[in-house]
Amino acid sequence: MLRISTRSVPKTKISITSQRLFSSTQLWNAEKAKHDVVVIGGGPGGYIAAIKAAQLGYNTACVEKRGSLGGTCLNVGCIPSKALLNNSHLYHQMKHDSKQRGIDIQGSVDLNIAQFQKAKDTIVKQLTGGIEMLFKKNGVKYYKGLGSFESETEIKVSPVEEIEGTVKEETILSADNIIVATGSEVTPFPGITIDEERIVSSTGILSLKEIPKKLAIIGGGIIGLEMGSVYSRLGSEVTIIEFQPAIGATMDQEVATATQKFLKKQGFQFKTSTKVMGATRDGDKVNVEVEGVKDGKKETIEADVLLVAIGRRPYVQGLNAEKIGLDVDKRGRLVIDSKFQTKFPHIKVIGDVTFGPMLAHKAEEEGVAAVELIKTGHGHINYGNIPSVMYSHPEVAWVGKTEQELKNDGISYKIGKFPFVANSRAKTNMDTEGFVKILIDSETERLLGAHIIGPNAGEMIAEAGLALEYGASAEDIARVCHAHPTLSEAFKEASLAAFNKPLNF
Ligand SMILES: Cc1cc2nc3c(=O)[nH]c(=O)nc-3n(C[C@H](O)[C@H](O)[C@H](O)COP(=O)(O)OP(=O)(O)OC[C@H]3O[C@@H](n4cnc5c(N)ncnc54)[C@H](O)[C@@H]3O)c2cc1C
Ligand SMILES: NC(=O)c1ccc[n+]([C@@H]2O[C@H](COP(=O)([O-])OP(=O)(O)OC[C@H]3O[C@@H](n4cnc5c(N)ncnc54)[C@H](O)[C@@H]3O)[C@@H](O)[C@H]2O)c1
Repeated sequence: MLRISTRSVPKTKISITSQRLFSSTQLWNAEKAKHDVVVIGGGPGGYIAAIKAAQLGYNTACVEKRGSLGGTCLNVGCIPSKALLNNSHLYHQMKHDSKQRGIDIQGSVDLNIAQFQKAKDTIVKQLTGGIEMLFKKNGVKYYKGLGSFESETEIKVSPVEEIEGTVKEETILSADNIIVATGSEVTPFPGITIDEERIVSSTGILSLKEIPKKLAIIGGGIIGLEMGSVYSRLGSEVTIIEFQPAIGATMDQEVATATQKFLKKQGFQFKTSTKVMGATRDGDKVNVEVEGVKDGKKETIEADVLLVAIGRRPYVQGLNAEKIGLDVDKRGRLVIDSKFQTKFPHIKVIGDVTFGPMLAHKAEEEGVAAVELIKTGHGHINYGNIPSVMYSHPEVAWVGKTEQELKNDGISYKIGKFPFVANSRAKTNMDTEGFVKILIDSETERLLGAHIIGPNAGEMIAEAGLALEYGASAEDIARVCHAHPTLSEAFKEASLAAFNKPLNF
């Protein structure tokens, strides 16, 4: 076992120890490895924390066991799913939406699934490789291996055979500060075996080799609806099986209803208030047994592929957190206080493995704040202002409070709404589905929440985030000059509608 422990040992002693243990190259490595901060996990939370720590002058290391950086998000999450969403949208438009725009396509528009997948894989490779370059540029030491707690101040890095460039032997790193960012994994459905071929998770669905004629999806959350969108555009008959009476998990209810309506128009079938009793593979088919929550009606749904997307759970396997007694709650999350601290102030936890929404940008913000806390004792995140985006078409995006939350909190509010059908840019684009809905405080007229279904909603929600952060009122937003013709004029008009009258509707 290689032991690199420079924290509490005086400098002169280090080189004596080092000379005894290392060859000349190893000695160079050992002396470089004076880690003020060790980050476990190289996802959006971990890699951003590592870069920020290095930028603030800390000698930083990041331990990642996957073989590539970027975590779930870049390897099997946000990035590959958005590549498939974008290209399936393009394909669908060329096939079904070009004629009315005056574009005649000679011959057929065909899907080359191998190239479709390759395009996605290339983007993933470029972006994950990009992080490795950023590590080099910022001087972050990257250890490819499994990180686990050896003690409160020591992390053991163990080789992972399958990955190229893994550490050659078990290595102990000591650190003044440790940031755990080990992320999350797919929540399994009890009794249903994922084979990533016919019964797939969010990982398997990203790499199907053929388009299923029938795709059944358990879970009408973000993954179910995004991946359902991809395959529906490519020709699959998509059935969403959702336990709750509505889809869209945490969306504003009015928006969730509108979302279900437009997806239905695109061909989705919905079985809400439906319980899955089990699913079995029968050759190239999957039989999904379901039962109505209210009426107990039993049914078998036959599919070529079944996607299980009922959520994600924190991932701490192999971390050996129990060795130092880190607290874990009932849902498997590592317990922290408002400063990301565990019971050991120098061990912080960020991202999916702890509290809060499981979103890449939330993990990133926490990475920065945690490092700033180490440096200055201050670091802040406004958890009331974390945007969510569903990358369907039209997109659905929201930030701040939903109507149901305001009602529950007893806050008096006013609504401003503006439909894209009255927005000139949406008209020119022949893409007018959806609306902007903003919620403001009845008395102060401050923005409380924004909910958008429409083209580019995911980009537009940033304006709402900024307004929310600076405590803007609806009038403040409406008095800002918005370029014409742009989709964001719909946001201005919804703000006008909230306290006065829209001008274009
Ligand atoms: C299909 C899909 C689509 C998604 N789309 C979006 C989206 O569009 N927008 C969005 O905001 N979010 C999206 N998400 C969620 C997003 O991926 C996560 O919220 C985000 O990746 C969390 O970042 P993280 O750093 O906390 O954890 P992760 O990204 O999970 O990274 C943790 C890393 O730690 C490594 N690790 C774990 N344990 C150890 C250990 N002991 N030693 C060394 N390394 C270890 C893992 O290998 C992993 O690479 C999506 C998720 C999925 C599954
Ligand atoms: N665009 C994005 O930001 C994006 C995209 C994909 C994933 N993600 C993140 O990944 C995480 C996981 O996504 P997800 O879609 O798996 O989870 P989710 O929590 O968004 O949705 C899961 C859905 O499954 C339903 N469900 C749970 N148990 C069920 C059961 N037994 N039978 C039928 N339905 C059941 C839930 O009611 C819910 O609607 C989310 O936290 C999400 O934030 C984000």
